[in-house]
Amino acid sequence: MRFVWRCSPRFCTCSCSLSHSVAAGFLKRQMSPGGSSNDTGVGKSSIVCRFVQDHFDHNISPTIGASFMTKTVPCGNELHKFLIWDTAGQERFHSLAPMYYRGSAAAVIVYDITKQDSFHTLKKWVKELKEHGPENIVMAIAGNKCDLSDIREVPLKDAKEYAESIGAIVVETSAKNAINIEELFQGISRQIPPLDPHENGNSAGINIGNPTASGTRRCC
Ligand SMILES: Nc1nc2c(ncn2[C@@H]2O[C@H](COP(=O)(O)OP(=O)(O)OP(=O)(O)O)[C@@H](O)[C@H]2O)c(=O)[nH]1
Repeated sequence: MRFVWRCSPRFCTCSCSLSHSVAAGFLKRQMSPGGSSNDTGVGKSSIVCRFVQDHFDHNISPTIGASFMTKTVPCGNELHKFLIWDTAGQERFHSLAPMYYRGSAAAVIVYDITKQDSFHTLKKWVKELKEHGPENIVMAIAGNKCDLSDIREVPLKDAKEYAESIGAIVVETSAKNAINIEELFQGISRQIPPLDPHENGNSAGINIGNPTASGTRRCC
């Protein structure tokens, strides 16, 4: 299960329309989570929902196919726009995942700290990303539901060791209690190199004075 994001000319147009002002830099990113059978219910949509809307829904529905949301956040002197694909965890949607991670700048691979199986599945996703994903994709591992640490099955130490072995960011999150969600995205943001302005067709930035959050489709 994962989120990915990428630079996309399609989004240059949207982003340019946000601003006529001049500021420092401006990154455009698109991101998507993916999944397989042990991905379902780990909290991918809830993480996106918490990040974009600062909202948590106990009765959130399983994702069908994928949903897309955006959020723009200040980062130093820049505004970073996250374009987020939240893909379904159900096995029947697995084959759609490459559509979302190809050309993406980063992926967030989510497991549930209370389910050892979901940690095994995470490793399969990492393997797939390494074999078929973009060469320099930034990978972040999110051990979600850390509010349930009393019934944890995956020790943080295991996640840290694994993340270190593959050069990924790792953080334990709770979409429910808003723990480490911002930190997760900030960590990813720091690891993605700035876009070449010629690459995205937009040399102007966005005024940092008015960051916005928007969802193109509600996740909850
Ligand atoms: N306790 C706790 N429950 C959570 C957390 N995040 C999500 N949940 C719950 O876990 C269930 C599944 O959450 P989703 O966000 O739909 O999981 P998902 O990985 O997107 O699932 P799919 O769309 O099927 O792939 C829901 O009942 C959420 O309320 C969390 O941080 N803590």
